[in-house]
Amino acid sequence: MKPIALIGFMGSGKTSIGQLLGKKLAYPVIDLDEQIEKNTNMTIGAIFDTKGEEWFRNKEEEELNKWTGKNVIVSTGGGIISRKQSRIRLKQHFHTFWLHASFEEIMKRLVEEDGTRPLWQKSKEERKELYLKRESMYKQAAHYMISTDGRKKHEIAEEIIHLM
Ligand SMILES: Nc1ncnc2c1ncn2[C@@H]1O[C@H](COP(=O)(O)OP(=O)(O)O)[C@@H](O)[C@H]1O
Ligand SMILES: O=C(O)C1=C[C@@H](OP(=O)(O)O)[C@@H](O)[C@H](O)C1
Repeated sequence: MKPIALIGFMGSGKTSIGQLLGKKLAYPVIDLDEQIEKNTNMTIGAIFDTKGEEWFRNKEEEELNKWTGKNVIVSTGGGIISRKQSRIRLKQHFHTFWLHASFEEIMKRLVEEDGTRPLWQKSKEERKELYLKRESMYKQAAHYMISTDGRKKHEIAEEIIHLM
């Protein structure tokens, strides 16, 4: 079977839903951010500060490639769709679910953000600009879009299982 990939903006629920799906389906869950932190022995924040975003994107792409063809659920980072090659890979080699949340919903969810998401530490205008720029990229990479606003995490996980 192709691996499952969860994509979507920061705060869309990729990590939470990935964990739930892993329990419900008894599949291993791979969180790409966690893998990068483990392999580099650095936090995402430190990577952005000292190495820069491009360096991080290279690591992210390498990680995605590594899990291609494996029987796993992959929770990606919100920017995995930045590179065309990764969008193509997600479309061709994964069952890819786009967890969609409105910008307003994400603002509510990440209101007490702890500073671990460097690209969220920006003005509201810049956050919104990034959000809008990425919408079409998620669409290109995904097989299904799942609306998450106002919905319980269990219900979202069940919908994904149903679609599988
Ligand atoms: N469907 C949902 N309803 C309400 N809150 C949610 C939902 N999905 C995720 N969250 C909350 O939003 C925050 C970010 O979720 P997370 O799973 O870390 O997102 P991501 O991995 O996409 O950045 C967490 O506090 C989480 O509990
Ligand atoms: O949107 C992005 O570019 C990023 C999202 C983060 O993951 P989450 O979507 O899990 O917050 C993390 O990969 C990094 O901070 C960059």
